[in-house]
Amino acid sequence: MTEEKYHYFDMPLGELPEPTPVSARRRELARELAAINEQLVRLDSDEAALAAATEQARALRQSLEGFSHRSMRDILGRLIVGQGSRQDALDMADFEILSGPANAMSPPVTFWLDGDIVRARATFGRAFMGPPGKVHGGVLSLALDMLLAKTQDFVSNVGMTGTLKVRYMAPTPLHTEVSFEARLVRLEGRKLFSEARVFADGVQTVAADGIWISSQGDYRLKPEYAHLTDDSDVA
Ligand SMILES: CCCCCCCCCCCCCC(=O)SCCNC(=O)CCNC(=O)[C@H](O)C(C)(C)COP(=O)(O)OP(=O)(O)OC[C@H]1O[C@@H](n2cnc3c(N)ncnc32)[C@H](O)[C@@H]1OP(=O)(O)O
Repeated sequence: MTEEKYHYFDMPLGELPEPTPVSARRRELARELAAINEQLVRLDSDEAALAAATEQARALRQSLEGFSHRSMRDILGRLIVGQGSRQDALDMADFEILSGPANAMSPPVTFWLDGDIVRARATFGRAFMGPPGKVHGGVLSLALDMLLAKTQDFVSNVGMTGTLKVRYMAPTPLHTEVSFEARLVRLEGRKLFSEARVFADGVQTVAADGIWISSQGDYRLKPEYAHLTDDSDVA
């Protein structure tokens, strides 16, 4: 059986194929590291316990430094010409800062498409605190940047964030499931306009809108999303 090949422009942003055994282990390690970081916040332990834990962490870091890194240039090169392996596809999204399960910094935020809506959910712990007991606004902005970027799954191009406007309407609590939703509003040449909302405990806490700029010419809707025209109502 020949291995399935992955093409960069066919990959939904922030979504991942089934993990390879190596990816599953990377995720497992990253989740342990994230849990350690969460545990460390205001940890009320004595100095000796912290010194012992630091030695263990140092030994772990040194053992990992014995390995090199897979080349992003090579991975992207294969994916761009439709010759990416499953491991290549996984390596593109597994380490995304907020959504990658193999990134120890991520909660992680999970993204998916629900018809014409982009959705995400996450529970943010102590390490993501801004105001006491609340999620840092910058973290929510980052999540919204990724969420709105994913409205590019509806079009044939991928671009960069040009403008992101965020309105914080109410504090977003830690340790509570937060849900996100976004929709494509309209396309205008190389510009893609989208908007998003954030909810926690049934209350809208944030509203955002953004403009993405394509580097590959005008944005075009994929045929299966041709109904998302200017006057469509997908809210
Ligand atoms: C789920 C998810 C997650 C996963 C994520 C996966 C990764 C996905 C990738 C996402 C990564 C993660 C996200 C990130 O971190 S992306 C990183 C953050 N963004 C950047 O670094 C972008 C930096 N800026 C630039 O590179 C250039 O300024 C760009 C490319 C944006 C435009 O320079 P360019 O020379 O190409 O454009 P132009 O001057 O010919 O203008 C063309 C048209 O656009 C209009 N315009 C221009 N600028 C802006 C603006 N700022 N807002 C609104 N509109 C703007 C302009 O008026 C004109 O319109 P019109 O006059 O024709 O009507």
